Amino acid sequence: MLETENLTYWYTNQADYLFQGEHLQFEPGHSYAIVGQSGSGKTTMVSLLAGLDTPKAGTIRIDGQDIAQIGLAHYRRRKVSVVFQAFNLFTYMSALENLMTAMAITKAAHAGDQAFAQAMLQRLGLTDEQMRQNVQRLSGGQQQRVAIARTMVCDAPLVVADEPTGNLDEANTDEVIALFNQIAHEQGKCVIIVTHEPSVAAQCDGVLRLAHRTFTWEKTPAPQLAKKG
Ligand SMILES: Nc1ncnc2c1ncn2[C@@H]1O[C@H](COP(=O)(O)OP(=O)(O)OP(=O)(O)O)[C@@H](O)[C@H]1O
Repeated sequence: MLETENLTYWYTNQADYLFQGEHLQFEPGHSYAIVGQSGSGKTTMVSLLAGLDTPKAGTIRIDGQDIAQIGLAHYRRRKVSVVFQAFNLFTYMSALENLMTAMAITKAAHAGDQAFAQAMLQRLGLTDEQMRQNVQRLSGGQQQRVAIARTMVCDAPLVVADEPTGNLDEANTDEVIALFNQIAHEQGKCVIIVTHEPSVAAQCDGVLRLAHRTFTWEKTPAPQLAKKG
């Protein structure tokens, strides 16, 4: 489980808090959307949860362990997979090489297992030829599927995505969200997605709205969806 206690953040050049004293809990086996107006602090929150930035006050714990004590570099490598709007793949590599590299860097259980990576990309709709060509030759929707496949072949229990459908059309958006839900429901990971799109939020198990410097649950996941482990 991922939880925050008294989480507080402000940017030093800003007069006020972005949020203050937040207690939030995110369970494995669920997908969550974080929504709210532009500039409200959604990206800042997921940057903190992903260990890309440090809070001004408060604690973030994963399975009871303070991520600051785990060490942010170790936490980012082993506990979190991040999916960005701009995909952030290695652009000089193929899809297959991207997955193999991610598994090696994160010391995943399947590191070195090319058949496993191939099977995952196949499952996500890439042909043999597509997975072996430079990723820049793939469409936006295909590149985002590669970025998602990367989170599926790595062992990190937390998947954080910032506007992952921002560059995609409606059909690709629906497919990508369905994949995120599979990651949560079938792999038992905790998936947290920042989105502006109500249709994306509607498909997530939980919805957290940031408004007036406070997070409020609009929808909480049904407990029976949670998987152990
Ligand atoms: N590095 C920074 N330094 C100073 N202020 C920042 C920095 N990054 C963001 N901000 C400010 O903090 C506030 C929250 O930004 P953040 O990007 O977290 O919001 P957001 O809800 O994700 O916005 P959007 O939906 O537009 O992506 C904004 O007012 C933004 O201008």
